[in-house]
Amino acid sequence: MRDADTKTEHDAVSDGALTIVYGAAELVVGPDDGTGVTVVEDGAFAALDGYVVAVGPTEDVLADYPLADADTVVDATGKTVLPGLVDPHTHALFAGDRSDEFVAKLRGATYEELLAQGGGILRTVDAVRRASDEELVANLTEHLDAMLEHGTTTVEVKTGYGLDTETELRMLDAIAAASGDHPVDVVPTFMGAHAVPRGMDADEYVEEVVTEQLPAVAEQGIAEFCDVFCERGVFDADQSRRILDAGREYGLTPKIHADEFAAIGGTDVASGVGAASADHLLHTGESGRETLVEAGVTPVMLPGTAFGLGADYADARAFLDAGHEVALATDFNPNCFARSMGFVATLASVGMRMTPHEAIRGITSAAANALGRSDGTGTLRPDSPADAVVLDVPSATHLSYRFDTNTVSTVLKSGVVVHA
Ligand SMILES: N=CN[C@@H](CCC(=O)O)C(=O)O
Ligand SMILES: [Zn+2]
Repeated sequence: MRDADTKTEHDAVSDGALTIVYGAAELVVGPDDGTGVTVVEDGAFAALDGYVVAVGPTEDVLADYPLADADTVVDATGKTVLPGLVDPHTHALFAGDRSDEFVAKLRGATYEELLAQGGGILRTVDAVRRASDEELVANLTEHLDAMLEHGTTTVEVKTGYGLDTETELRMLDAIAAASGDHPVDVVPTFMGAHAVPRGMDADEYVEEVVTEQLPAVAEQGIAEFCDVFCERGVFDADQSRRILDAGREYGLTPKIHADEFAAIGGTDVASGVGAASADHLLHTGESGRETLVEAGVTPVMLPGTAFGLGADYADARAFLDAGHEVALATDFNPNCFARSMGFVATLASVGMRMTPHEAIRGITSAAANALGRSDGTGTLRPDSPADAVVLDVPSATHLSYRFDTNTVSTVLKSGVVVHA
């Protein structure tokens, strides 16, 4: 962290729009040297033209950036300021309703059984194929609005409910359209390999993904990442590797769903293809952990999924106790109806024994790493994007501690108040 009086490159345009957030009981700046975050008491930050130019004690920041000069002022007295939350794993674009499967699972059906019987993802595929473009955009917009209200300023959204070239491209178009002018930054991921469509076997479908879908997705030019569901009964390690290698050839950075129900080699695939992240990891053991860590793959934990499935949580502590990064995400999808990263922080603490500060790092800077963002997203350091969330709570610990209501009072994106 630089001192409040240290000038940044953005001071060069000092006639731009000045935003000041001040008086925070606690302000989280970014990761500390361990596994937590650095906190400033009575903290403030100033931003010019959407980028942080100063952060530190309120007195120091206001000495350089007087409130009288500001275009936008947020009084955060008694509140807590965090970097804007980053959700690096969602399936937030879908149609239809699978609440009946929630009930079926309560009665003993498993996620894998429902999928094998043509339910689960395949039912959502039917609904998405039937939905109009307008409906898809409206559905995603509604979810982006809810995420923003809960403090998310950057979110990854996957395809994977099309499972044919035409619908996968429609999904990417809908993601681009919904993100359009929306304040939340949306990171699009192509996940044609989310399930094997009815009437095909996995090898046939992998061939289609590689030879037909990926070239079309690359030509369309919207997707940034390529993901695959590497799982028992879905895509095996060789099929997953083939898809992610091919995606890389087309300029898409690999990601992988690994070890959700069984460890079938997804962590080896992740390290071999240089994935940005490996996600789920409910069944990852020590060797899989070491494989990921050595390859620099960010582990993404999705405690909402374990919570919803009634499954054991991932072993976040094993990564953290060895000093490694752990990112967190909602995994928002029809099987995990969770759009609040605050709730994810609570589950990470209660279910995976992550401290509230570790959880905050997981939903900010670590999550930005999982998305390959190295521009300061997920931090409030000088030169970072001025994305911030003001919580109506007296300390950062309260984000995990409180789980009955949404504590977000104000959200800023690029220095502009976008929710209050
Ligand atoms: N497990 C695979 N994909 C999603 C679930 C998608 C769905 O069930 O619709 C996940 O990450 O949890
Ligand atoms: Zn997923």
